[in-house]
Amino acid sequence: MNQLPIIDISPLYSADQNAWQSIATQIDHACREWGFFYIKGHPIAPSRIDAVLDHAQRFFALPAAEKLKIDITQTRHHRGYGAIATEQLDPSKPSDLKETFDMGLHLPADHPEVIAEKPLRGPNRHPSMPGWESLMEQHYVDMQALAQTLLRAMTLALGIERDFFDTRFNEPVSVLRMIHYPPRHTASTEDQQGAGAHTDYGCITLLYQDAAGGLQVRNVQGEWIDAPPIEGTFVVNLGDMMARWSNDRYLSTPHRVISPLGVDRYSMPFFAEPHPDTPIECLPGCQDERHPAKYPATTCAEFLLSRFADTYAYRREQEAV
Ligand SMILES: O=C(O)CCC(=O)C(=O)O
Ligand SMILES: [Fe+2]
Repeated sequence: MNQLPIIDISPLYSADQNAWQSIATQIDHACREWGFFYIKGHPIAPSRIDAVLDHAQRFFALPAAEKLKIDITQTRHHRGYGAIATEQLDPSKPSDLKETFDMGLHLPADHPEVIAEKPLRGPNRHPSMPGWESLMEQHYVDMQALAQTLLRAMTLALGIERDFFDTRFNEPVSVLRMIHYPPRHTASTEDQQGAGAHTDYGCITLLYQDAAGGLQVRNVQGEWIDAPPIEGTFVVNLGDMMARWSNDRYLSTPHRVISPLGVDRYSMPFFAEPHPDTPIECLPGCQDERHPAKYPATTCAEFLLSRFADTYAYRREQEAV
């Protein structure tokens, strides 16, 4: 097994309701065997990707002092710019050789959950670049809609109501992230990595990657295989919440990024995560006497915060105060 499946999801956008079953079956196989697949035939226009990528490149090229005006480590709700080595995805390696911009659902200061100081809730912190905010806010909405279309297709194989995820994604904590990986200058891939080996935390991740390459996925035999860039696609992978919901029927698969040699790399993952209070517990159809629930029940926010505390020193320091 060394080739990730590629699924054409365009039938999900046709009037033919029978098409859903066939796409759902393909997604189900990919989720069970890989926890990773590519999608093509999605509705995000190439011109949108180009515009977002162009803005991301210009943002990361700004002087450090400018980027640090929206330093993520100065927030409690995890929005803004993360400088190189802010995150350490693999605790056995040095911190990651990448810089990031994170945004979520913009909640204004007078939103009840912001007034109540609920974790991960609050306003976005955008750089003051012309056109940035409206572009990114629209892209967030469109990526959320794409994620929910895929999740709706997954309900068919998981045997749950068609709107199971839709009802849980009201005011989600989903994150849209831009990443810049500076080039590595040594031949070794064993020291500092672009993104250390990890599993994602949420339900599903939709990843745009540019042409540089470097994403690797661990297959069920434990071998690292390349997930090369394929134009016009997103790489889709499941996160730990989906593994928990499905009792590991769907895999949350380790992956990593080896920094490219001599070139910069840009990627943009969208992490689809439900409302913070959503219970994450084994679905009824995914357990029986022979397969009891493997994981204790948790909530979306509780789970995310514990994972952030594992990988971000700044979050541990905030918790210690
Ligand atoms: O940049 C990539 O290709 C993958 C990034 C990733 O796995 C993550 O941010 O969770
Ligand atoms: Fe990841």
